[in-house]
Amino acid sequence: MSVALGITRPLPVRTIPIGDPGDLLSRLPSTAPYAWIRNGEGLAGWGEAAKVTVPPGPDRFAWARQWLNSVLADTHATDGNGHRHGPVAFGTFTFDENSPGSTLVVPQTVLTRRGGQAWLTSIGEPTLGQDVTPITYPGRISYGDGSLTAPAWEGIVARASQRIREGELEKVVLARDLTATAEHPIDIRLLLTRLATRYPDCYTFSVAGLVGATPELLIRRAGQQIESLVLAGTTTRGVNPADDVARGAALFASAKDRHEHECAIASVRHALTPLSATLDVPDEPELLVLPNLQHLASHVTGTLADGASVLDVVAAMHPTAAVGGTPTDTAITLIRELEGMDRSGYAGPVGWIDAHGDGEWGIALRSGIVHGNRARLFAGCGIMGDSDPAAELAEAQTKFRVMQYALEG
Ligand SMILES: C=C(O[C@H]1C=CC=C(C(=O)O)[C@@H]1O)C(=O)O
Repeated sequence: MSVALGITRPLPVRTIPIGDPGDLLSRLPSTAPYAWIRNGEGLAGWGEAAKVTVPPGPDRFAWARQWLNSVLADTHATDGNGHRHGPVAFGTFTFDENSPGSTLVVPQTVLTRRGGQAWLTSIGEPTLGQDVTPITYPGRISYGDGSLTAPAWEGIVARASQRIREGELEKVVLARDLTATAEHPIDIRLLLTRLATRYPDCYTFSVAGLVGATPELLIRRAGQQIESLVLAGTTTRGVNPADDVARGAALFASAKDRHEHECAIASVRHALTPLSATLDVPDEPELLVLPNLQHLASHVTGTLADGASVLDVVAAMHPTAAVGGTPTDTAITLIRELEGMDRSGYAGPVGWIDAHGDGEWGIALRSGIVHGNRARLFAGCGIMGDSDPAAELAEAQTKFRVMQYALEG
């Protein structure tokens, strides 16, 4: 199942400091680019030294951890300045543990920029600047419904709200998909460049065909320190500054959105408490203002109690109630029953891990799966007992626009 392309273990890894590489995305080849970028910093990778498809099932994170241990073992190093180096694996896990497609990849070359410094990590010979062809454009894009039409999706929102009012559960996040077909093959680097430019504060990612710009940080681990940005509760941007502020204030005062956010916070607290020596969860959310939307946001920080890797923490947290619901199991059952689609990597964990167990994983929102000249786009909303189906549909449409912009400019 695992492929290590002609490379013996331990991996012959070398990290060297380099001068300013410029825009990390401009170094990517068109084939299988890997990226995790925020505000110009992060990682860009290419080539595949090792790659694996993780078998679906409840043990998938444990399986992934074992695979990573065997591939990344004995390959890490720290330089004299305290920076940790070595190979990294990028990963995408499907939302539903029973869905196929979770993938881990150790790129052959990774360009890292952190704190204004840059490094090149390579397994075998470095390939900086090779195979970098000009970005190509996809031409006209046409859209189609995915598993459900818009009215049918409003119908399942109404049914879910009803089930919540009847007491079966407290919250569920329902998503829908759209298909996009382009005239020409879709160059993932174009999407990444547009996303990173328009949404610099989001995490722009590309892993095994899953591409997007998510505002939601599931977990970052740096040594024993962990942090998470929990999002749930949404409104649009205003048409002018006064309207913007009024909408933000209304979101903050909305009992429905505050409850939706509380569910997400409770799930994160529940998952992190057993793993943490300290955990700081704010009493009140803040407003996160993005170019297209405003969210209720809580920045959670803590210290790990023992040596849990970032993937162990991901395993404990996924799915939070920002993408599943409350209670989790009931919500997942309802999602399977009502959505009529496989979410694939959408709303699943996406990110990277190094040999020290450090890394950053987001929740794959505002994203799509790109293959050739087609893409499948996803967007979802937290549904409560008093949700208005038309308002939830409008919110989902606004969330789709992130990837529609990436495709169309
Ligand atoms: C499920 C999505 O967003 C989640 C994250 C932030 C706000 C959300 C909301 O207000 O519904 C969702 O919980 C999505 O973007 O597809």
